Amino acid sequence: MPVEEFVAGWISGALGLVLGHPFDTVKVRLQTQSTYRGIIDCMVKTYRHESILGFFKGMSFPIASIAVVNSVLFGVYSNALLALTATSHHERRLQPPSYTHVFIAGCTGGFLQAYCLAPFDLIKVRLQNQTEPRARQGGPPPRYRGPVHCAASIFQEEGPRGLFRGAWALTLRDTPTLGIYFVSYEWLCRQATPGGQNPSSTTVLVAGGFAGITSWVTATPLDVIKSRMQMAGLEQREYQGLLDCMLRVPPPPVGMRLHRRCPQLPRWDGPPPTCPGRRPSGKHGGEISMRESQPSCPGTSRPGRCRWGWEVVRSRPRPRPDSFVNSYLKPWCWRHPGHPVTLPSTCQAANSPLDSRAVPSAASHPISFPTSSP
Ligand SMILES: CN(C)C(=N)NCCC[C@H](N)C(=O)O
Repeated sequence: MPVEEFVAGWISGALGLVLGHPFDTVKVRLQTQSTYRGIIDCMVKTYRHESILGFFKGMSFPIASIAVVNSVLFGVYSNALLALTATSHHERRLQPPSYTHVFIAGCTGGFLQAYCLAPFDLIKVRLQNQTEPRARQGGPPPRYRGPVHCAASIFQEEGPRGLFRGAWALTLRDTPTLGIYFVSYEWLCRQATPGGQNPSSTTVLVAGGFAGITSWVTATPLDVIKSRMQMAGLEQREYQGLLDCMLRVPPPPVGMRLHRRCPQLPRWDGPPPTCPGRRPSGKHGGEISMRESQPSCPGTSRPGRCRWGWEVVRSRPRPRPDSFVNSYLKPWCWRHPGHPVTLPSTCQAANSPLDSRAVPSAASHPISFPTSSP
């Protein structure tokens, strides 16, 4: 590939990224956090708490890597097509390849680019999920200080394989869907272009756009799984694999919404749990996920897999941020939200993506709860 094509691909890819990244951030947050009621709510909250910069978190690594990732994709696609059809790029105008060959070449390109993309995508997703404002005086610093610190922390805490967390889901997402992308693109170009001619710029633009839509519609279910698996290492929530992640019931939404939906849930109006050093509530109140060693959930056949959560629900008028005043805690069972909850006397905190540093490290700081519900 000539240098000019590489640079042109880099610049156009980077431009596309800058325009699309804010939407990507909203998408990633909605896929992995249960704090938001929808797209608009996520946009408003992100803007209010983090300003416009919140939408651009995690963008630098994708910009730096887009040229390499795209040249792997398009380079492998082109070479695979050459191997399958024995026709060069120029000859293909007169002898168009079959859609089967286009699909196989696209899948091959998608498969290999997914492996190059995996570590960059993981870092992007982790940074996009940091909801702390960048410059907040007195507030706790975010978990990761930037992409390099994020990569180094993952490497240290989760090992080199940690950098490829979610890579299988990403590969399964991109292999068939990039095949679909190239087939849709070819089909649209051929419909709009007389035989033997090159497609016009408008055709390329429109066909690229529609091929992108088609491929993303099919890619989205696995994209959700991929993002959740990528966040799992941070949340200390382990999935047993892709299927486990697909079948796991997502945590219910926090705050008033859940209570409105499940008013039969027992409410905790007692004093907040105590944790050495810090109040276990973040700036917005919200959810504190707790794990017990022996959770007891009536009607659960596999009690070990049942997770308990504690929800801080704010009553009106809104209390000061970081305050438990006028709030109450409500226990809920992630898997069985309708079941009565037996209050544990001691729980261990599991960091939640919403408020990952609200509770200091689980192992070192057990949290004590009062034992009876009022
Ligand atoms: C249709 N599909 C699945 C793709 N186009 N895949 C490649 C996308 C890579 C991009 N940086 C992203 O993950 O958003």
